[in-house]
Amino acid sequence: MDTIEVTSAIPQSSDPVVLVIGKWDGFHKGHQQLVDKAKQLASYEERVSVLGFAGHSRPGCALSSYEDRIHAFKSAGADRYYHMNSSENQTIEEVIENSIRSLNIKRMIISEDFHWDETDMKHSEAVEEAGRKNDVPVTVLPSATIHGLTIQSSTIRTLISKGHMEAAQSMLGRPFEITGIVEKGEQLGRQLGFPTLNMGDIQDYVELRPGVYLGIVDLSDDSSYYTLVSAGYRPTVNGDSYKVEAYLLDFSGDLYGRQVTLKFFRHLRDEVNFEGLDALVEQMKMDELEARKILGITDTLEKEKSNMG
Ligand SMILES: Cc1cc2nc3c(=O)[nH]c(=O)nc-3n(C[C@H](O)[C@H](O)[C@H](O)COP(=O)(O)O)c2cc1C
Ligand SMILES: Nc1ncnc2c1ncn2[C@@H]1O[C@H](COP(=O)(O)OP(=O)(O)OP(=O)(O)O)[C@@H](O)[C@H]1O
Repeated sequence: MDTIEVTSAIPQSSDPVVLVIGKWDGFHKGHQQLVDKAKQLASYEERVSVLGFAGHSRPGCALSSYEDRIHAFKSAGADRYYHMNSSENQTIEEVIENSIRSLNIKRMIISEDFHWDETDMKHSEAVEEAGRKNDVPVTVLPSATIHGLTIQSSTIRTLISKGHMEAAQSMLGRPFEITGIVEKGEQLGRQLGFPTLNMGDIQDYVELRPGVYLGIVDLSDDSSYYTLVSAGYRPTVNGDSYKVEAYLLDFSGDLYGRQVTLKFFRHLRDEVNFEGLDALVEQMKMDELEARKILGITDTLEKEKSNMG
């Protein structure tokens, strides 16, 4: 998949394209449907091109990073991504007119609830109108829903900030995940018997409800480990800022500087302000037991050991 960074005008191209328009934060099930529809409607020689925009989600509120989105488009089978870097001061009509002038668009696809800005306007109608004026057919897809709720990035952000990870997962079509680089901390974790990798470079992502989570960590060498995650302010140790740290079950090794992806399955409990470190460690041991019980890891290990002899 090609990625084209657009700073002023979209570079001219005569390749016939089906253009899918959206904001794409989180690449949830509704987003996936749009790209699937484009692939279905594109003829053999038409390329599926995605149009997306920088600067539309506030820092600290995103479901996905720029790299996450590129990865999602690639996996979904898009051929090209146009990333518009300076479209904030344009109207959606201007963006579409400019795209039609620069590209050989055979069809445009957009979701019914596409919002260009914070107003309640249905901007899909503006795209339909621009299509009519320029003889480009527009397919408007109805919003995807789950349990009567429209699947949209803002709802998923709210679910995550309340710790409803299963509901968020049902809308995303996969667990919510963040990717970052392992940073050095104060080396307190290992003294407590619970070394925790500290996730760095995650400031763009939405904050989770402070608490303890069950998840999986994917390491950059393709191995994965179940993990307990603490996301929050760590009141027991007078933490002053939001941090995400993960204690990997049955892992030992050095992860500093590695890129890792953390997937969240379930919120297990809220963060507690313990009287001291002993009480915190006791609770961490119980968290680990609970995690192993949920995952069936103790059973599996016992069986493996007895099989080995
Ligand atoms: C499974 C687990 C549960 C945790 N629960 C709490 C908690 O309830 N309250 C709290 O203040 N910190 C909690 N923490 C965070 C610990 O305070 C932190 O990992 C430890 O102090 C090391 O922190 P450091 O990264 O600041 O050195 C938890 C961490 C883990 C791994
Ligand atoms: N099971 C494990 N889970 C997480 N990290 C582990 C594990 N085993 C070894 N490590 C390594 O130990 C580091 C964490 O150790 P420790 O928590 O003592 O130090 P730290 O990086 O200063 O973090 P913290 O600030 O949380 O104390 C990780 O970054 C990783 O390199």
